Amino acid sequence: MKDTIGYLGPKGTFTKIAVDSMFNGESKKGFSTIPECIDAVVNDEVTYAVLPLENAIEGTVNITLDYLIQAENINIVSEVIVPIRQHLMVHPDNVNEWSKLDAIYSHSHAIAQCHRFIHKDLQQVKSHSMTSTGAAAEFVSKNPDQRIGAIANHLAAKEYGLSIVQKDIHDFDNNHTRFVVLHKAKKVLTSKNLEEKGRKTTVTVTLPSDQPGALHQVLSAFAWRNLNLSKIESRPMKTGLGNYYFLIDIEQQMDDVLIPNAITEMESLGCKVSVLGSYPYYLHSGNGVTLAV
Ligand SMILES: O=C(O)C(=O)Cc1ccccc1
Repeated sequence: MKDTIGYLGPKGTFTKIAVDSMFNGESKKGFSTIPECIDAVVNDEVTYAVLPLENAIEGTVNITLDYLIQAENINIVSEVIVPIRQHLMVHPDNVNEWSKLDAIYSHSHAIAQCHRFIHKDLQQVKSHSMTSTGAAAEFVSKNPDQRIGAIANHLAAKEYGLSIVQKDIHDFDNNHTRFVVLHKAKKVLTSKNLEEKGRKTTVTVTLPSDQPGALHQVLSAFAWRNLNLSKIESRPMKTGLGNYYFLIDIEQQMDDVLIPNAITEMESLGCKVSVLGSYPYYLHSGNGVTLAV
């Protein structure tokens, strides 16, 4: 049976750009929220789900991480990093009104990536959070009678017939987002389209409670094996203040010795460790302008 790819939709989202760079002929299905998309993989409605995990300016997309941790038997099987360019767009009827907008709509991460621009050029304009930048663009296209704009990418402008009135409004140039490909089976999904940049293994570690130096010992399990870490982040376990787990990215694929032994060492310290995936990562080659759809 043909694979189906679920993604944070509708069409015109950055996630759709990630999907199109990774997959070719498969059927693609947009979901309005990240939890719905993760549920779709859990319930076998789709084979893979592609979701944003981390942005270079705004940090982790918490909802993806939190649902991924809670969903059982869902693995990261691949990752694509996409350059992010944010534009301000309005309905063509409102092009001359763009500096007098009443409100702007976008995904909360996109709004956060454009804070300086909004503060400087759109002071007093209300920002409204939507489920995605694509959903915001669609909403603006359906409400030409309102003086509103969307922050989204150039494909969303094309998809929903909007006019870009301010280009590249993100605050920092080096704006990238990591999109993960999720799947039920533990496997490695390689891309036919993109050049592999390396391999990563992502683990979560829960420390034993009230043990001084536990995090130090966890880090030394990696350090003395010369395992390079590219991310370590603490997230609340949602069981009470002060209870955290750590998400750790190791810059190499799962092997037979080093990572398994580091895990055994952490477990012997009383930590709970689970492997979210060991997978290749890719860099989307385009600069956000030329993309196959
Ligand atoms: O809303 C979108 O287009 C998404 O795919 C989520 C997102 C939002 C902002 C930056 C990167 C991804």
